[in-house]
Amino acid sequence: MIELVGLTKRYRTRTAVDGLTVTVRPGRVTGFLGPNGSGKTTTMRCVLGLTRPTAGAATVLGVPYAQLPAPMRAVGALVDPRARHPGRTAHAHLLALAQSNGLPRSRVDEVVELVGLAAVADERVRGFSLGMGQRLGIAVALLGDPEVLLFDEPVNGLDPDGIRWVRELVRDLAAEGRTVLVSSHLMSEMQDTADHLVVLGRGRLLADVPMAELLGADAVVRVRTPQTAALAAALQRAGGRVARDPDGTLQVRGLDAEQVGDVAFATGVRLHELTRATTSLEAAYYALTGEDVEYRTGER
Ligand SMILES: Nc1ncnc2c1ncn2[C@@H]1O[C@H](COP(=O)(O)OP(=O)(O)OP(=O)(O)O)[C@@H](O)[C@H]1O
Repeated sequence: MIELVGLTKRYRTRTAVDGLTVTVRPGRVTGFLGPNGSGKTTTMRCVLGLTRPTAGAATVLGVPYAQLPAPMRAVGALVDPRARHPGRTAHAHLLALAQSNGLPRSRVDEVVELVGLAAVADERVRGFSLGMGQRLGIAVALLGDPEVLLFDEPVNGLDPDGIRWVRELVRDLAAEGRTVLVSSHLMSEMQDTADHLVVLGRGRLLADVPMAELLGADAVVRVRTPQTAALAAALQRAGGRVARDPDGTLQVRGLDAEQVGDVAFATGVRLHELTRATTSLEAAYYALTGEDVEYRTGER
């Protein structure tokens, strides 16, 4: 569990994180979203004791990071994958970390295998591609077999196979009961990975919601019938909000597809189409963050 209470970080001229209160719970993947500069990395750095909050607190498993008796066994993080010695091999990098953190040597081979770097473990990190570097960063995060994991943009630089691998990994880690916080700019990827979302805008909390709730909030059922007026009236009586497209299709909000079908049946109306139009996370995200983008590209 990660708890943020009134977490605030001010730099000289700007407030990167502004009174953030959130609990990131175990057993599910929590997606961490927000436009560039909204404070995600700063928040993660505060959780990891790398940045000192100006006010408020961040705790991991009930204590500030600095008070964890064996930090690597409690928290694993991929925050800055470039932070490593380029002249070392992947294996040597991991071994040095394992030794300085009292972790068994055997764990190095385990994580190397787990992240798919076995074939290149004895090569120098200097020559690693972005994707290999990400895998090594993930290996570091997993080294202490921690209960809490923070991944900042873990799929950055990965090919589609790598992206799928990260998705399955984070889902497995959460299914094992761990706390998993993942930031990403790839909305479709996040939609497939996260169970819950924490969304920031300009350092403030915009949403702390289950994915299903966010996507369901604006769900639309499309329905087409030759008896448009009769169906629209019946759907409104049943509590639906009904809009009519120029081609006669009805867009219904506030009722699910089953309810729309039942109303049509009860009204004796024939249907030619009944579709549940799912909202994409991307659409829901833009609706949420529209006002809070710090850097906006020019109008086109
Ligand atoms: N060391 C620093 N000194 C001054 N300002 C900083 C520092 N670190 C971050 N900031 C500022 O704080 C704000 C939040 O940055 P942060 O990197 O946490 O955002 P982010 O949500 O992770 O962004 P991105 O999606 O681009 O990675 C930004 O305006 C950034 O310029």
